[in-house]
Parts: sequence; structure tokens; C-alpha cells
Amino acid sequence: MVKHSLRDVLASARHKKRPALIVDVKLRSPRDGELISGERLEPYVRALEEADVDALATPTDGQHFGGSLDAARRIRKNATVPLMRKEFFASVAQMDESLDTGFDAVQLTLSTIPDLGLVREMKARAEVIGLEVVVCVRTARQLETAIDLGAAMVGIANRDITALEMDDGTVQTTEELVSLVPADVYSISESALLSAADVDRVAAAGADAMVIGTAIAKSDDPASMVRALRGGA
Ligand SMILES: O=C(O)c1ccccc1NCC(=O)[C@H](O)[C@H](O)COP(=O)(O)O
Repeated sequence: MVKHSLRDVLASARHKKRPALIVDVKLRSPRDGELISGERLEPYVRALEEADVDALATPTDGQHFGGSLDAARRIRKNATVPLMRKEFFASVAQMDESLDTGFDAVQLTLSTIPDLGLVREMKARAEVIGLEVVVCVRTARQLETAIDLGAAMVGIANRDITALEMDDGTVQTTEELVSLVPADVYSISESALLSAADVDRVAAAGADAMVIGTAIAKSDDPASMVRALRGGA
């Protein structure tokens, strides 16, 4: 299998001084209900690819986000760009499961994995088997922890995942934290980006990438939105 590197995508975006666009293929959201129906999944992913999306992510949690490993395999089959798994990870074995499913990267979210020993073990296992790791943070303190863990890529969560995204997050969180990210670590602004103005704000703040799910899934023309957001930043 060809390995697609999310880190390479972020390095290239930094070089071009334009944040990479990672689309979160999120089948449902706790806030908005169904976003992508089962029959729309393949055409949706193909449209994103044709619009030159930089990378994809998908939550495999079924209970709140409507995801599954089966849906992830269908996404993998229809996409050549790097694919990152989001999940309420609870075991090291899920790293191997992620690789076997076809993921290139996993996101370890400090708010949902309070046991730092477990985060360390997951990160170590992921790296041994060739998965890339994004450590996702919500506060300056968590960012320090991510740096101590040796994270090469950090996600900055604009919304609180422990509130299942029911909070009114804004890109202000990214604006506050991104300048604290060391120069040799890549930063990704995640969630609550709704408009070109939000994209401009995270670009101006200096983020290397952004994750957008809901706004693109709800758009009448997701491919045009991807092109506009990539070109507009
Ligand atoms: O962040 C996580 O660790 C996570 C774990 C399990 C399910 C979902 C998770 N995150 C959700 C998201 O990251 C957002 O859906 C994504 O950033 C897109 O946000 P939005 O553009 O606001 O739909």
C-alpha cells in the first residue's frame, strides 16, 4: 500500500504559506444530525478528491458521529490523499486496527484520553507501525503536554469534544494557542470553521492546516467550496 504522509502535506502547505485543507468526512454530528447519507459517501469523497483536497479525516465513532471502520474503508477506497482517524481511543490495539483499516494517521486527543501513560503507549505503537500521530489539544497546558510528548503535529480544537461539540467554539482558540506552538511542530486548527473569514483568521494566525467537516458537508456544492477555501486563504 502506498503511504500518504500528512506531515508532508503540512510541510508543503507551510512552504507555500497556505494552510492545508483537511476535510473531516463526518457522517453525522451530535449538533446537526445526519450530514452525509450512506449512499452519498462515495460520490462525496470522490468530489473532494477531484477538488484537490489536501487530506481527509473521519471519526469512526458510531454512537455520536455515525462513523465506522466500514465507512472508513469505503473512504480509503475512494481517496488517495492521507486519511486520519478520529476516535475516542481507549486501547493501544486500536493503533494496529487503524493501520489495518487503511488509515495513515491517528489523532490522540488529550481531553478524551486522560491517562498520559496510555497516550504515550499509543503514540509509541503508532509510530512503530508507521502511523503518523496528531496530538490534539484545547488549552495551553495541554499544548505543553503535547510538546513534552514529542508531538510533531498538534491539532488545536476550537470546540470542546467532551461536550460533543455542543459548545459554541470559535477560531479564537486557534488564535490564542498557535503562537505557542514551537516552530518545528506543525499546527492544525480544528472544528468550528464555518466561512472564508474563519479560514482567513486561522491563516493569519499562522496555522499550517485546518480541519473542516460540517460546513463542507452541508454545502450545496462541496467541491466548489473546497476549491474556494483552498484558493482563498
Ligand atoms: O477530536 C476527536 O478526538 C474526536 C473523536 C471522536 C469523534 C470526533 C472527534 N472530533 C470531531 C472533530 O474533530 C470535528 O468533527 C472536526 O474537527 C470537524 O469539525 P466541524 O467543521 O465543526 O464539523
